[in-house]
Amino acid sequence: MEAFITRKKRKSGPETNDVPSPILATGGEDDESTDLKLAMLSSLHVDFDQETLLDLLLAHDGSVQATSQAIRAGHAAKKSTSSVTAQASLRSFGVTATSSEESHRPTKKSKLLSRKGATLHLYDPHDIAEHTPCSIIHNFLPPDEANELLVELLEESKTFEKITFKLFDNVVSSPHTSSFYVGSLDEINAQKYEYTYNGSKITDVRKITPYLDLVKPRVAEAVNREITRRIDTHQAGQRLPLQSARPWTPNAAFVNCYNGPSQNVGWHSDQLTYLGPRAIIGSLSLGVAREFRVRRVLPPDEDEDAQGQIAIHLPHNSLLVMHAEMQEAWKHCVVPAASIEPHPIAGNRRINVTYRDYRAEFHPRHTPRCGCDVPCVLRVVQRKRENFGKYFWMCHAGNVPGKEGCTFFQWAEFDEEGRPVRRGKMATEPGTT
Ligand SMILES: O=C(O)CCC(=O)C(=O)O
Ligand SMILES: [Fe+2]
Repeated sequence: MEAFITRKKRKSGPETNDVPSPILATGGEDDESTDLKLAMLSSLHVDFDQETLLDLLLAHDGSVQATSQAIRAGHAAKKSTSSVTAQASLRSFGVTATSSEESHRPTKKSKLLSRKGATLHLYDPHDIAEHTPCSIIHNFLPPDEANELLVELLEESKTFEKITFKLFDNVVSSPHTSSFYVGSLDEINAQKYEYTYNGSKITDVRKITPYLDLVKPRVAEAVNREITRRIDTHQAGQRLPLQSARPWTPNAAFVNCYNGPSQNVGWHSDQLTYLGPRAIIGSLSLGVAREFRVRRVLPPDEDEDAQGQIAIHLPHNSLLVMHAEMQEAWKHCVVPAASIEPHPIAGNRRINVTYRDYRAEFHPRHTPRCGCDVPCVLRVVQRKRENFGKYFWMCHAGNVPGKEGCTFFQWAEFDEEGRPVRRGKMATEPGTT
């Protein structure tokens, strides 16, 4: 129980960012993580909200199996999940911003708007930029273009599949469906045969669709504008340490489909392995509006109130930019909804496109390979005060159902542009680390 609550133990390496499911998020080897246990329970019991699942998990001494059995046996009552409600801008309440993002966690001086156990709902772009590591552009595309992209992706989503992954010793499915799009046949082959996600190869990689391709430069332009603005307003005119000066250039798109109110994605940070440190992501929402939540990652003993969640309302045709301070220091999720408002084109479905910049320097041939001869995953220490925020490479081969990983671990080093510094043997020299 103690170990569960304080999240102390883990199998190898420091504690780190976790993951619910998708290939685009970090792997599930952090077997002592409460978030992973919650993600797993969420996947198995989509009607239960996270708060209820956490209560139940605590009541069952941190055992996923016992919690799940109790739910199945009908011993647990579910609480209602939150739904979207209208809200005026926080500015009308005279609330001021938290301090700038010079560090990974709130300083003592920061004015904390969210409280442990409570959720602050934000709708206004100005509030979102002030109080989260994101910015949002509403009505991003010309309406017809947004609708055409939505229609195209709804058709695509008919053949999307749930991702099956391993958590602890169980094989579970993500509670939504998705697919992955890149620009050319060569890139499709590279993704299928050279890149590794959660320890294995992926098979469903598709050629970018006409509308995804049409929208891509618009997203690139808007995201680069938002990055410049963010640097001015939140970073005192400076890039963050390790943030690349190179323009953000999307060359891959993950498309998620949430069919109905209960489909969701659990708490996670997006995988940095191929994007590098300080990754920036452009996330376009289409169809049904859903709630996206963010919360800070805190080392143990941090002010409990800083653990509150912030909900960002994502309406049709909105572009959310997850900025450079996000993936290392915050987690995000899409919560199940109590109810949704059907969309005239999409019905109960929400389509989400995350445009990503896969950096050539992070191709698996340039990054460390573990004792299993598999390119490593890049992660960040998130649950230990010691080494908090440090990057490391580790084995993720054990995430594959039926496979054991190795104990490979190596601190990651980067140059000032966030490019990996080559030390020892890399992936082109298999089996020699
Ligand atoms: O659906 C969303 O808005 C977010 C999806 C997400 O977090 C992801 O694809 O990594
Ligand atoms: Fe994500």
